[in-house]
This record gives sequence, structure tokens and C-alpha cells, in this order.
Amino acid sequence: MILTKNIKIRSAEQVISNAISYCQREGASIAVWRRPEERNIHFIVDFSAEMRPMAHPLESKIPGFVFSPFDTDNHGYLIRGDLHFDLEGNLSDDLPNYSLTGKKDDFLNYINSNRQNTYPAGVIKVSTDDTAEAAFKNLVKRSVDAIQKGQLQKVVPSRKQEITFEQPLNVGINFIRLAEAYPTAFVSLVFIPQTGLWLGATPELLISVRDNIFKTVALAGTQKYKEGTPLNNVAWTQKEIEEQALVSRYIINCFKKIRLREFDEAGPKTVVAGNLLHLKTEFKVDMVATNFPDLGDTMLKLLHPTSAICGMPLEPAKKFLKEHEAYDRGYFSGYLGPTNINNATELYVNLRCMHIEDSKATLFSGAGVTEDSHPDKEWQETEIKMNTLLNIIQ
Ligand SMILES: C=C(O[C@@H]1C=C(C(=O)O)C=C[C@H]1O)C(=O)O
Repeated sequence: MILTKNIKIRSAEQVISNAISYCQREGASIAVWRRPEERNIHFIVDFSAEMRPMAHPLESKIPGFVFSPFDTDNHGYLIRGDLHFDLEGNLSDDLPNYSLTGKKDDFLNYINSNRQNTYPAGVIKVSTDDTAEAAFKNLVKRSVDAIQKGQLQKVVPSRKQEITFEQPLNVGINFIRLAEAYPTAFVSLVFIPQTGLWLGATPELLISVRDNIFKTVALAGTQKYKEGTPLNNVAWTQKEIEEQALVSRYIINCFKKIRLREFDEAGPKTVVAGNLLHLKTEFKVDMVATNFPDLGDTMLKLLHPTSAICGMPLEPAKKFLKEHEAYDRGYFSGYLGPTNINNATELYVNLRCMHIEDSKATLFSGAGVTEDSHPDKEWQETEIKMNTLLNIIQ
């Protein structure tokens, strides 16, 4: 595949691994992503070494890729598109940092070289911390107690899990493995010096704006998916139906806050997300007909963190998690995605993801808790969510 006149793309795995190792070496920032239902893989590179946190990355209208944490007290980053290309051979080099033009050629030469070994990571060890299970179940119990006392309606406690590799994980190979295993996921690999390296395959859209149409979804309720099961035979419990309905209600409340009354609502319906099933309602708004030209930015500020990953009402749920969760989620359940690229913005909730550091990685998952939740079931749910990555990476 021809990228520019003299540069040929080698295997996608190799190019991805090389691009990441170049950015790690040079202190540059990069995002690699594959949109749901597409085959093409996009890259955006920001060669500037000083990445500054940004409170509202969509406001700038700069083409780039947003990477934001869960905690709204901490700001996210915008990887500006010095260089944006895809594996179908499209290249745009707007280079807002003109002084760095030389780096562009250096980078393109490097990613097409035969540098990275294509070894798999070998044996992956999942750390068996006996206290983790008891601690999480206890957290679920405290969540149910808080709900029963009337402090909350829903909360989404989460946990982390460390894994170690015999050799550093080959990110190129594993990105492609995830992309092939999960065609409906948004698959991403992000490196920013300040955030480190993150790999994920999320099923959850936060907001999208394309052709003046705004979209968001309410995704919640989880069960294991057995391949071949017809989706219209899938049954959901009252607990799961209510849990998902709360997320829809949260979105409708956000529309109400800005007096937006005209929106399409479709669902809930059962959807497949890799090894799991969820309930999903889709919301759509015509931004021209409703005269909300900045709806993407406005809704992003109102929606995140949604009750799919935090809880309801929002402030007590945030406070509960800060007090009880006992770890920093970092970029897990934050949001990420391309902004103002090809006239579209598409942000996803950073789920089914892991933070990779040398020969170890940290996986994350959470589970929506309502009054009827059982600690054992919620523990199982976090296990199967982590398997989204664990079943695929090697
Ligand atoms: C919190 C996660 O997933 C979220 C919680 C869900 C649930 O509680 O059923 C389902 C989908 C996601 O909105 C996760 O994957 O870690």
C-alpha cells in the first residue's frame, strides 16, 4: 500500500508497533484506532513534546484525538493532528507545529522499517490476589446499603487487576487481534508521555457528531453471550431492565437541562459486545432542525460521567466512589476518540481497556449496582468484562 511516493506500508502489526515505539522514544503522542464495522486503521501523531491538559478539548475545534480521564477534576489531553494517516493510504499532514516538519519524515521512515520483533508476549500471568474478590464483594455490599438508605439509585463500582508478561506485549499484534475479534468495538491504542500506553476495545459510544446528527447511547445490563444464541431469545431480569432504564433517563434529563425536546429514541434492544450482551437504547438529534450547533460539546459536558459508569444521581454517586472505591481509575471509564477528523467527532467510553507498562498491564472493569444486586454476580460480571481482553491478548 502506498502511503506517500516513496513509502510503503508493511504489515499493519509492524507499522503499529513501530509507530508506538517511535513515539515512546521521542516523547511524541499518538493514537491508533479502528472504528466499529470498519477495517481501516487510523493514526494521529502529535510531535510536540509539551502536551498540556485541556479542560474542554472539543471547544478548540482542532482536529485531533481526545483522551480524558474518568475524574472530571482532572483534565484530558488532545493529541493534535500534526500527522493523520490511515492504512488505506490517505495522508494529511496539516503540521500545526511547522518547526517539527523534519520529524514527520523521520517518523514515516521509522514506521516502515523492519525494527520491531513480532514476538507474542508468551505466558501471561494473571495476579491472584485473594483479597481482591472479598474487597470487591464488600464494595458491592456497601453500594447496595447506600442505595437502600436512599442515598443513591444506582452506582457502578469498579476494580483493577494486574497481569504480567514474560516479554513485553507486542502492541501491534494485539491491536489487530482485538480488531479482528471485536468487529463492532471501537479499538484503540493511545500513547501520551503523561498518560502512558492504553489499549482497549470498547462497545460504548459516548457522543458522535456527523453530518449535523448528534448521537449517544444508553448501554447497560450485562450477561454472557453464547455464540449462536438468537438475540430475540435473550431474556433480561427486572434488575437489568431497570439498571439500563436509569441510564436512558439520565440522558433524557441531560436533554431536559438544555430544553431539547426533539430527539429520536430507539430501543432498548439486545446487542453483542464480544463475549457479552448488553441492552442498548440509541438517541439521535438533528442539530440543524433543533438549532443546537454545539450540541456535541454541550452534551459532552453534561453526560460524562454517565450513569452507565458512575451512577445516579451523579454527585452522590461520584462522592460514593471517591470515598469507597479506594483506587484512582485514571483513564478507565474516561472517554477517547477522534474530534473534527473528516468533519466528524466520535467519542467512546474507555471500557474493556488496559494500561500497559513494560512487562505488566493493569485491566479494569466495573458493574452497575442497584438495590437488587448480588455481590457474587457483580464479581462474576467484572470477571467476564476483563475476559474481553484476556481472551484475546497473547
Ligand atoms: C463499567 C463497565 O461497563 C458498563 C457497565 C455495564 C453494566 O453495568 O452492565 C454495561 C456496560 C457498560 O456501560 C465496564 O465494562 O467496566
